[in-house]
Amino acid sequence: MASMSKPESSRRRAGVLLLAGSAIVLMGGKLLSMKMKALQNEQEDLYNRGVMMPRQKISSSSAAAKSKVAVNAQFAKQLSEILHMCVPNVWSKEAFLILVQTCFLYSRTLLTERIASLEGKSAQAIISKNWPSFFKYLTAFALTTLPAAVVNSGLKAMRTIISLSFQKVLTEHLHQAYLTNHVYYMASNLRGLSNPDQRITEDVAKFCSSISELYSYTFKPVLDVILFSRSLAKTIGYKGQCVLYGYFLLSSIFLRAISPPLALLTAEEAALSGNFRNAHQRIVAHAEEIAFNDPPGGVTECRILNDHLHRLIRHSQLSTVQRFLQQVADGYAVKYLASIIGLCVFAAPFYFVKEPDSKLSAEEYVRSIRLLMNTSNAIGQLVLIYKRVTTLAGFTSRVSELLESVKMLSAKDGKVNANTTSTPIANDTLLGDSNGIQPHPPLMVLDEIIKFDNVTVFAPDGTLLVRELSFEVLPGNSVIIMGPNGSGKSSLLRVLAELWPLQSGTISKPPVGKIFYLSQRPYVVRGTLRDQVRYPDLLQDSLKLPTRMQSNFNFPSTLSEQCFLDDNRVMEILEATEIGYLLDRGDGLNQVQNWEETLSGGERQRLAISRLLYHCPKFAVLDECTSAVSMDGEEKLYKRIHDSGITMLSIAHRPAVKRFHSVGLYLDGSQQGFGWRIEKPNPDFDS
Ligand SMILES: Nc1ncnc2c1ncn2[C@@H]1O[C@H](COP(=O)(O)OP(=O)(O)OP(=O)(O)O)[C@@H](O)[C@H]1O
Repeated sequence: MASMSKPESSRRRAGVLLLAGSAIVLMGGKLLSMKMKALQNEQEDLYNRGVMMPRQKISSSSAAAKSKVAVNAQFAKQLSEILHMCVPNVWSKEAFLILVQTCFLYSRTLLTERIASLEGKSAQAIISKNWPSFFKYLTAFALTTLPAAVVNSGLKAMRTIISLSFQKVLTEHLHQAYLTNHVYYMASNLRGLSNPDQRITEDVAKFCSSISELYSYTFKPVLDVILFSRSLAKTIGYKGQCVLYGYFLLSSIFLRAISPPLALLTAEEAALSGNFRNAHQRIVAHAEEIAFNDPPGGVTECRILNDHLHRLIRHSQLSTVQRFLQQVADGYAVKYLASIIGLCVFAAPFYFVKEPDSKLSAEEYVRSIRLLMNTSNAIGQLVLIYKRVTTLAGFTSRVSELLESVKMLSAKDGKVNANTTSTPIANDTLLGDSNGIQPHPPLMVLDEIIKFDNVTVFAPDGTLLVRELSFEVLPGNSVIIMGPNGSGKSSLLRVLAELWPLQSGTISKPPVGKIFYLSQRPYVVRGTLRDQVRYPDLLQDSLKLPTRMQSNFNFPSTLSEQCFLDDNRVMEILEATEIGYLLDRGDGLNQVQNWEETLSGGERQRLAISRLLYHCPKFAVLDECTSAVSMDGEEKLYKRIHDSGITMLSIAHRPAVKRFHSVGLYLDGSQQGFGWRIEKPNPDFDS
């Protein structure tokens, strides 16, 4: 050992360092994958114990989902479907934008080649002290850099423009499908699509940016390699280039083999961040209820939020370290080692050619080195494309899942085929076969009647609620539905409103516009007091709904027409429902407030009744819509509705409102018999 020469000992030291480094990297990787596994097991445990809602369960936690989020045939299919949506045909605006981007990319490669050539010529002119030539090439160089700067910035701008354009197309498509046929209701209440809001607002944007970048980062290096190879062949020949490409092929196989599951990591991170945001949204939505229970409500919510935060941070930290290790390997193999091999390939012909006068001009040297480095760079980018593709696969999977769910739910039209069986049907069956649309149900539109004929109602979990129910609501003959909690009263109305599918029997009802639904928790829109009463009419002009959706409503022709003609009527109605005093609080009908926060429960319900009176439909379906109103107020409101000639199908618990109805439907909540009976509730009422 003592006799070891200096170069030998430093070689040995380098070898030991290299081995130690590799061992640390390998151990670090192993440790991380163990931690990731532990994190996933912990999540599985939470789902199993019911601590986390099943719908929060991230898609990656099951083996089936894992195989879904990867670069495979399914990814290719999903991507091509989404791209077909983004670029519908070759004459579309999006196709034109891609063409412009392609021209920019092509110009950039040509400009790079030209700049390399001018640099070489300038260097040659300096060495040979040919100053006129030098100034000529310098001027040409300066002139070339101008379009180069424009093209470079243009490329970046086009990437963003394409991404925004795709986002617009996809999001508009999603909005249309999501807000048609109650898909938003089914997605969150029945099917359990996790965080649709995050998927629409964030994941779609990330997908679009990712796909637009991928195009630039793939097309440009491919073009560079093709065009530069031809020029490089003049100096280093095709053999040398083959060695270079061979190296990159091997290194890409190696890097792919040691790469962490990036697609899965991306999808998991998106899901965890969606859950975290969702937890915050719940606090905003239920601030008052939480505040009333605080303490310890605040502490409990804080723990829930921190729990989500910690899970997200832990996952992000682990995946960051995994990505860091991966980047070390990528950088070394693709950047530094590739440059070393590039230089060797470049030097090889001169090293092996024995003729002493074999020389390389400065022009050739500078040009070739520049092109070689650009080619190495381009191939390096191609090698690392897999990272972009796998990240894209993560977003593709989330967006595709969303598109599929929305398409499936909107295609089902909110209804399923009725049949005569009364066997309880499981959740999935209730929502229909995911692969196909079932035949249209016998849900008939008749002008003057609401009629249930032999209808059996199941809860989404398959529990039988009411069996073979038959009754009708004729104009002037209001019906009241009564019964204990959980007996299925609201469920009947959900089936009537087509929020839940009709499983069995026939329902007839008037067309949209002649029937109006009011629930126990009235919805207040963001807008003026006038908007609250007119809802949903105000949407027609202010938001420009897709024509397909507009046709479902009897909207007035223009908003301005209504604004001036109807204000007196709106004010009269507010007085009739005893909330006229709201007009004095601010700018009359034009006042804008955070209505959700400022109105009391009873006021919100009175506002909803004002809405009903404003629209004055033939039939009103009222689901405990006056439960927060005082007893005498409730009677007055029912009388007002009755006097307006509106026929009611109401659910109410207080006996005082019975007298405004001609027929009573009593649900007993029992699973033994049919679970319902008809009564005469108001023999004394003089309608
Ligand atoms: N989305 C759902 N998934 C599963 N079960 C549901 C769902 N919605 C309602 N149910 C169940 O269906 C049954 C009937 O509910 P429904 O809301 O129709 O009761 P209700 O008679 O209106 O009660 P209440 O008088 O308390 O309003 C209840 O047991 C309820 O828990």
